[in-house]
Amino acid sequence: MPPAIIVEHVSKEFILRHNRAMGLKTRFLGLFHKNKREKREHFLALDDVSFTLEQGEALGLLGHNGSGKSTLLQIIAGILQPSKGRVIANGRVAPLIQLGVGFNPELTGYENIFLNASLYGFLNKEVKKRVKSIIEFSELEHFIDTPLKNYSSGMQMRLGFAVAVNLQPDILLADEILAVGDQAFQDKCLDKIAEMRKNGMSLILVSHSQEQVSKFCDHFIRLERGVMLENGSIGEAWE
Ligand SMILES: Nc1ncnc2c1ncn2[C@@H]1O[C@H](COP(=O)(O)OP(=O)(O)OP(=O)(O)O)[C@@H](O)[C@H]1O
Repeated sequence: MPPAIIVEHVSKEFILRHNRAMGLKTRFLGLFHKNKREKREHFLALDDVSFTLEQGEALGLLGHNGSGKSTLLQIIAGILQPSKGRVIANGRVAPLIQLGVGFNPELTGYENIFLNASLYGFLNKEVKKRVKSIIEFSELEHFIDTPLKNYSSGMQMRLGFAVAVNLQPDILLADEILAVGDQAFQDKCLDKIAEMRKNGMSLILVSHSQEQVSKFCDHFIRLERGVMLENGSIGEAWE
């Protein structure tokens, strides 16, 4: 069986723009002249990261704030392009990345289910078969015909999670998924992930909770300023 995900020498550079503080007069003149005060810096958020995730494996992505975890997940999900290197995914990937990504605030919850699923590569007829269970899992029956812009962040998270897990992806990418939402729903999500893992789903989980990572993952990677410092099994070199 081919690996679920292959990450080959992935680097990502961002351009940071620094605007020095300017007085009102300078700002006003800046409207007519090119702003010469802007400084640009090339910032390497990921530096030559490589790893392989075998099918059915679960990988915990660890690292301090700003170490590049979300950038890496977004590249794996195809939301961002790497500056160098490449990612190969074998199977359907469902990214649970940031609130609102893959949703349209003007559309209703119901319409967003179809929009979101189409971004994962699911056909409308496949979604129709599962829409009932998606709505049921989200516990948003009452609000499903309301525009998403009127949802709280917890409600948006519920809908995103319900779509991702009920479409039975081969690979789930989860970035701090459980930072939003109430305890009961969090537990339900964790149970669902555990069940999907038993059925062979691969997982990449970004979490600051060591407990969560050791519960769900067999491997971990630690990033530090965009560099992969450690790549090991949970258990060894873990504590
Ligand atoms: N679009 C962008 N433009 C410029 N810099 C960015 C962009 N996205 C991320 N960065 C920078 O890249 C670095 C890595 O960010 P990233 O969000 O991947 O870190 P993280 O490990 O997920 O952090 P956290 O734990 O806080 O979520 C940070 O320094 C961040 O400021």
